[in-house]
Formats: sequence, C-alpha cells, structure tokens
Amino acid sequence: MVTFAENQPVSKAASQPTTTGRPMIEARGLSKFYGQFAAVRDVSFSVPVGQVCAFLGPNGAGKSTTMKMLTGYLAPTEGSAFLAGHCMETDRLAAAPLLGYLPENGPLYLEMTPESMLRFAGQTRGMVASLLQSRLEYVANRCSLTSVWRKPISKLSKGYRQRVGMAQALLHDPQVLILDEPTSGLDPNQTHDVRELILSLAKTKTILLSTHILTEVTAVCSHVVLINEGRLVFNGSLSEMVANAEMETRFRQLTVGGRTP
Ligand SMILES: Nc1ncnc2c1ncn2[C@@H]1O[C@H](COP(=O)(O)OP(=O)(O)OP(=O)(O)O)[C@@H](O)[C@H]1O
Repeated sequence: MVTFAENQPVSKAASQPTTTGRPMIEARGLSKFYGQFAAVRDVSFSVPVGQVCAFLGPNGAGKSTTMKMLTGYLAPTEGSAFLAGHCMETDRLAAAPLLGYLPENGPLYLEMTPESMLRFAGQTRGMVASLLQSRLEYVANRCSLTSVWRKPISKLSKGYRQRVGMAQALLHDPQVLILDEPTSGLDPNQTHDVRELILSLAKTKTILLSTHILTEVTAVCSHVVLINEGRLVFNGSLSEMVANAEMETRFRQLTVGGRTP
C-alpha cells in the first residue's frame, strides 16, 4: 500500500481553452472502409470547448472506429479529424499534448505495475521528473489506484485495469478527453466512481464519451451524437434527444430498422 500527498488541482494553464476559436474536437466527413464495407460513412460533428458529449450507437455502429480516427490512431479513408484545430493526419504531434485517449481495450503492459507503466508513459511524453512525479501522485489518487500501485497489471481486475487506462489518459493533464466506454465491465461502485470522476473533470475539460449505458448519458452529458451502421443519425442536445420520449425509446427509434430518423 502506498500513500500519497493530497490530490493536486489540475493546473490552471493546462485547463485553459486554446485560442484558435475552433471546436476542440471536429469530425469532417469521416469515412472508414474495410474493402467494400463502410465501418464509418461521412460522419461530421464537432464538440466545442468545455462540452461533455455522449457518443452513442449500437454494437458495431462505428464508435470506436470514429474515435480512433479522431485521435489519429487510424487514418480515415475519406475526411479529416481535427483536435483544437490541428489536423490529426498532418499535425498530430502538435495535438498530442492536448489529448487524453482511453481506448476500448487499452494497450496495457501486463508485466508492468501501474506505477512503472504510467511512469514510462510520462517519460515517453517527455514530462520532466518533478512534474511527472506530482502527476503520478495525482492520478494514483484520482483514479483510486493506490492499493494496487505496485501490483503487476496482469493480476488486476478489469475494473482496476480500466482505471489504469484512465490514469494514462489523464497523466499529462490534457484539455480534451476521448473516452471509449470508460465504464465498460465495471461493477456499480466502480461505475459510480468513474462517473463522479468524469463529472469533476467536466468542469475543466472537453470530453467525448462513448457508452452503451443510457443513464450515464443523462448523468454526465449535455450533448449527444448518435451513429447507426456507420452513419450519423442524431446530433443535438440531450434535451432535444429526449424531448418527446424516454432515452431508451429514442435510442431504439433512431437505431432499429432504419438508418435515418
Ligand atoms: N480492422 C477491421 N477490419 C474489418 N472490419 C472492422 C475492423 N475494425 C472494425 N470493423 C468493423 O467495423 C464496424 C464498426 O466497428 P466499431 O468497433 O467501430 O463499432 P463500435 O460502435 O465501437 O461497436 P461496439 O459498441 O460493439 O464496441 C463493425 O462492423 C466492425 O466489425
């Protein structure tokens, strides 16, 4: 068991929006084809500074594929992704410090401990030793990792592995978080903790969050982007989405038996 100093606040400078006047996250006509199959087709939307946006869709709708294109991990077949105005195809290095990404099944080095993996991640990002140490302490506390800090990741439960992924996304104090199903596989207590964490991060960050859990959307998001079979079928506020029906009913109306409403 390791104990750490009090949580440190996210640095003010790092949480300031950029001055480009552009949305923080922007998908412009994104498509991804695997052979003839369109995993994502002509998806456009944007997330302004400070917004928490839910990214919804049934299994296989293309959420993870879109998120990978937004984060520069996957090249689009057509279209472009921008992060704080930086094109992810041509200017990814400039965007990297601004972006924290929790992939669906994040690449965790199983033989490492949370401490050694996160330290390695920080060094790879070029964080200076004193800053890295304070950020390690911050994410260990914030993601409730102190009890497993020096245990091999291979021995951790799915919930703790997810927290390590979240800690990696937060380590460098990015302005933008792209979180692919952050509560997937978590028990109700862990889900509650992660939701609280996202709510508190929402005060200073721009967040795009994919989830299957509709109550999560109403708990933390103000805006909804919904895709079905690779196509955008809704892009609007949460109140517009649920104006005339329950969330679940609206989700089914938009995704079952038809591509467009
Ligand atoms: N490398 C690949 N080669 C071929 N097809 C792929 C590849 N990656 C994804 N797909 C397909 O693209 C579609 C979209 O997949 P994606 O993982 O983006 O969906 P998703 O909305 O994230 O689904 P889930 O909610 O189940 O995670 C699926 O039909 C998937 O099988």
